[in-house]
Amino acid sequence: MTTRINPSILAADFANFERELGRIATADLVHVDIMDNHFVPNLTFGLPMVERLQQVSPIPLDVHLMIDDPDRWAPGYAEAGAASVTFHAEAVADPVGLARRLREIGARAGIALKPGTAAEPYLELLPEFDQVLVMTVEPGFGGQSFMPETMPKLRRVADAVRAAGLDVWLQVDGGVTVDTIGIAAEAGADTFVAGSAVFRGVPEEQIAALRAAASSHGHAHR
Ligand SMILES: O=C(CO)[C@@H](O)[C@H](O)COP(=O)(O)O
Ligand SMILES: [Fe+2]
Repeated sequence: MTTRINPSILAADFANFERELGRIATADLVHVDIMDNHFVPNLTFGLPMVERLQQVSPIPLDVHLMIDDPDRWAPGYAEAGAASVTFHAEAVADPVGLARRLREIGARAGIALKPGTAAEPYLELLPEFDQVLVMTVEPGFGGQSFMPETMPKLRRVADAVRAAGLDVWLQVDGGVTVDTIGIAAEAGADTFVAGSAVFRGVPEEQIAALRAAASSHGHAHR
């Protein structure tokens, strides 16, 4: 199984993003949380910041849009060169249409599900996506506790991906630490977002520890 560790720069030093990106060069992608203070009650940054991060980052960008009206904004992030652009299922009327636009531009298309959002309506759409993000906290803030009650949903998505023979990455985001990452790996996740857990310590060491903890619990079938 491939394990991807995507540190979230939400937990980095906002005054030193270029330096912080250098500290996570051993990670797979850098997770960039875009919040608009409408879809979630918090505000981060937008497209101009991502365009600049794209220019200086040693690793590809994994953009997580926690915004209303992703139809309007998501393609711009793909055009900026983000490797993946993930929008929330709860915020979009035509997820397939938006995913196709993102793929046409050349980005991986992702769909995110809040903890209370069922996966079932989206399972038949899986071929349209490159990744599914199962939120393991309520979106909006870093530093929250992992919600194990989201694992049955992750397992159902993993089963559907496997049954359809698809190469769809399964991502978890929120409260991922060396103590919780194994639970998500065992339930079928292969891509792990971690903010506080990476930046609270020495990022390179934390990334290695998370990778090792995930790999030792990984799903046997994947
Ligand atoms: O999308 C979000 C929060 O809404 C995340 O990407 C957080 O940035 C994860 O932070 P930690 O829970 O790992 O501290
Ligand atoms: Fe995120």
